[in-house]
Amino acid sequence: MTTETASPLISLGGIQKVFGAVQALSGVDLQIHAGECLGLVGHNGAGKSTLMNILAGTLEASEGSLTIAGTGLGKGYLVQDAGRLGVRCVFQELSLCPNLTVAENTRIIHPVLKGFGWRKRAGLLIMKQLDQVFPGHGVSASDVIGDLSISKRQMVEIARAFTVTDTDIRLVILDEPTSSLDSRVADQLLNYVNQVTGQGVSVILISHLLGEILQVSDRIAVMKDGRVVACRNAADFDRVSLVEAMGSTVVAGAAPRRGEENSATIGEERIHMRPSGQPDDQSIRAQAGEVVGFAGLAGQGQTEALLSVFEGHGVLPSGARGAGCCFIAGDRQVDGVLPLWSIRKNIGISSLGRMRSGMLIQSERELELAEAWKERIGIRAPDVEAPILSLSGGNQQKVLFARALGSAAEIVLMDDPMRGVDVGTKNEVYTIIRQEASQGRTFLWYTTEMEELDYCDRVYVFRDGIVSETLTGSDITEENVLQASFKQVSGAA
Ligand SMILES: Nc1ncnc2c1ncn2[C@@H]1O[C@H](COP(=O)(O)OP(=O)(O)OP(=O)(O)O)[C@@H](O)[C@H]1O
Repeated sequence: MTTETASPLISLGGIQKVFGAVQALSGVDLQIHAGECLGLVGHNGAGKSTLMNILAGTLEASEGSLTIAGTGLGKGYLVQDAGRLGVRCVFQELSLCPNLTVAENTRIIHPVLKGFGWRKRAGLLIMKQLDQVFPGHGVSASDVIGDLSISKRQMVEIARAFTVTDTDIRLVILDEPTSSLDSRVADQLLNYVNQVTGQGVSVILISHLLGEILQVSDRIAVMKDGRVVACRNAADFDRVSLVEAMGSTVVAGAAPRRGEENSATIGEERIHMRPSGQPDDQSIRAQAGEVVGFAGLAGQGQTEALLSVFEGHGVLPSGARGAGCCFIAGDRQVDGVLPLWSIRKNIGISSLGRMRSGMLIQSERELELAEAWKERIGIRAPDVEAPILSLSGGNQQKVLFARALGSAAEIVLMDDPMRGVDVGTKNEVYTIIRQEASQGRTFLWYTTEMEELDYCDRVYVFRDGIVSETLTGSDITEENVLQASFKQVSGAA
């Protein structure tokens, strides 16, 4: 529903935000109407999360005005005020307490759930919401968050944002909510967004998956370098005009797909592994020069298979000849970023062997490596000595790519690594992956994005911890992957 003429629910005017020498926002004007889904897109570091943090009361604007439901909010607007006004935010870096249960995490944002039986009531509240948003979610109220997969954590955090006790919700901000969800679960969320906006709740959806932005938004705002550079009805955009408005110079689909590169580069076998419990003769194989995809619904054993290769299982002697394996984590908060270190040190950590001189690390070599990758992969930062946490989420993810690709590892393991990476950079990374493969590297790539399978020479679809189907060449289609995702392998436990 678009309500251009009605007075807006939320109005942001001339918002500026400065972090030290970085001007993250340079005068943003934006309005959100009741009951609309506003898509918010822009390159990594454009300022989307910073703007949303200001709206959610977790950051204070350096300049500018904010009005919510007719209330003008000045300095001292805090997250508690946002909560009182019905504004909820699901942040990109998930914020649930890992040592508490699903029910206990729900109680944190609902202080009214107190007294005898609060845990049970919090559990019922979140379970009802999970059932509504993600039918068949497989989460229980007593699950400890730290024991859940990243996609289940993301589901809990999203569902929690829509739970209501004493205060109605006016706006839910979803900052890259589908980045760890497989396409089936992502669709469930998009359907739910349609449903709640129909009931008058507004949603701001930030995503680098332009298909879902176009599918669900009423209006789309495009940010570039700290400003909103376009804001129009979604129907006035298509994929190409959105990419152009974002200022991306990379043509989508420019990276060579499988079969387009020289197949003569395929070399010796490096990985040969049978998942434990595999009832038939399928096994995971990867040769030098190959990009091998792992697909299927989220949490079906793909990450575990990558970790087992990382620990050396299935790696043949030829694979271990060089510097072995490196791993690009999708869950960068838990497994990737070294939070107290600079960008330079975060990139250099996997290449220390090559940069050593005697007992010491040559810091100028580390600097050279970091500078070269900052340039090659477009990390937006004033310089490589900046702390990694000063980077936007997508730029942190680029650092993890730089760390792995800048190392000498012959086998690169990627655990749904494109989380939060913008569309221009993704195409650059796809090109780099194919280039590196043609020079003999082996990639094992778990992805929840169907189109990324186009860059794979062979795809193993996972179901219940084993390979349900091996797809090659023209058989790698969305339909075949989906069918195999639900296939029961005969003889499987
Ligand atoms: N705490 C901070 N300290 C210093 N700079 C910061 C901080 N937080 C954000 N920035 C900078 O502000 C700019 C905007 O970052 P922001 O996270 O808002 O971008 P984004 O559009 O959400 O990007 P992404 O798509 O990668 O999530 C970036 O240049 C980032 O490095």
